[in-house]
Amino acid sequence: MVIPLSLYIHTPWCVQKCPYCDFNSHNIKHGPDYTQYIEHLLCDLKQDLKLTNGRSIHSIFIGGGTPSLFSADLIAHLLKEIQNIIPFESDIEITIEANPNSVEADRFAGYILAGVNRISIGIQSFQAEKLIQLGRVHSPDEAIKAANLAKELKINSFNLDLMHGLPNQSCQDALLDLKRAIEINPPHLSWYQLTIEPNTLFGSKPPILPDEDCLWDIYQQGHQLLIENGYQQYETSAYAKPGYQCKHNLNYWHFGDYLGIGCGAHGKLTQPDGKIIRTIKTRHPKGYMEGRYSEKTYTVPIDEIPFEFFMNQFRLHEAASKQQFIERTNLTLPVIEKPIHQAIKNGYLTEDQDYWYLTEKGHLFLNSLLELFLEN
Ligand SMILES: C[S@@+](CC[C@H](N)C(=O)[O-])C[C@H]1O[C@@H](n2cnc3c(N)ncnc32)[C@H](O)[C@@H]1O
Ligand SMILES: C[S@@+](CC[C@H](N)C(=O)[O-])C[C@H]1O[C@@H](n2cnc3c(N)ncnc32)[C@H](O)[C@@H]1O
Ligand code: SF4
Repeated sequence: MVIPLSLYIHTPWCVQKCPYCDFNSHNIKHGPDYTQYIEHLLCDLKQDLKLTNGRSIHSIFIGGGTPSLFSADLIAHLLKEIQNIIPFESDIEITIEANPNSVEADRFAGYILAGVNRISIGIQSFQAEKLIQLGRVHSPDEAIKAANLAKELKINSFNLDLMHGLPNQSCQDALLDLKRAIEINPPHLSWYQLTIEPNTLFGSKPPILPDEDCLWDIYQQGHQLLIENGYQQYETSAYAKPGYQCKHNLNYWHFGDYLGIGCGAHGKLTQPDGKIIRTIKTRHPKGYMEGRYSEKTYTVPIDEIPFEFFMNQFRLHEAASKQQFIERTNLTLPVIEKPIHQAIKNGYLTEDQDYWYLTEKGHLFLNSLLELFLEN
């Protein structure tokens, strides 16, 4: 069985850093040279090619930062050159993340001509006051226009990113945001609960967030609303209409392989001898643009592989295939007999001949369950 190979491309710039965000992104005021960056991405890819062993690309995710700061011509050039370096599978999914500012939304049609077939728009909220608190540089009107534009362009799929549990947000406000998103009817909706990350402005000056009861009500009622409107939850924060799950994310969570190019991107590449190589690229654009792409490359120790497999797999709301464990880890089932037995005894898992099933208790005590694979 050939392990699917995805490609993640990181673009490290944004118009303005949002106070909650700890993604690797830098303010554009330092005047990035986008054209030069694309050439570095291509060199970076060529250097990783030896790790791919002749496989084609299953999905591409151009993430950020704000990839929609790049013109459609540059994205077209990037995708064309990538295809000259490595072949694409015929039904490849190509996603670009976009901010809803009008200038960037104007580029959507050009991205589609360039080969992009999935656009992921960072809406966050439809309420002006919330967008200001979140330091966003777009208005609710721009958010609605960008989402409707993606819909009119009739691409394979588009996604809206929405956040909930925002500072001073009531349950009613959060549900109103979700209803507005559902009205647009995107095939895919990512609905994230705001987390306060240590290395951010919110981390150093935490805003007042809704209490636990309110967060629980938002989640319960929002989840119900999504289900009633035909969305299926396939990961904690990922909802999709049937057939519209994101192939790129699924490949990560199924412990597939991926190349990671660009600042701070990471990759996972299984080699013919069964070794799993991880790559980490230089985080800062300065070092990266001087041609120092690689920060670290290492082989995942064999005794950490089961933990890594299950950490990804158990994010998904589906049974875990035993056959896939064997194929993706190059290990045998007896290697994990002890932790699996313990997990079943603790009520975290059930199993049949072909699959393991996470129980409700397993969901609640996911960290304890995963720790069992580290003790092995
Ligand atoms: C790389 S960012 C999105 C790209 C794009 N620059 C944007 O902001 O529209 C991916 C998504 O992660 C979510 N996100 C970022 N920081 C978060 C946080 N601290 N808590 C919850 N969700 C977060 C946001 O919904 C964001 O759209
Ligand atoms: C969480 S998803 C964004 C979801 C988005 N809302 C959507 O459905 O389009 C972003 C994808 O990019 C990948 N990714 C983000 N940062 C990365 C990095 N530094 N290196 C490699 N992959 C990364 C994630 O693992 C994931 O598959
Ligand atoms: S949320 Fe998006 S726009 Fe805001 S800093 Fe993070 S990557 Fe940039």
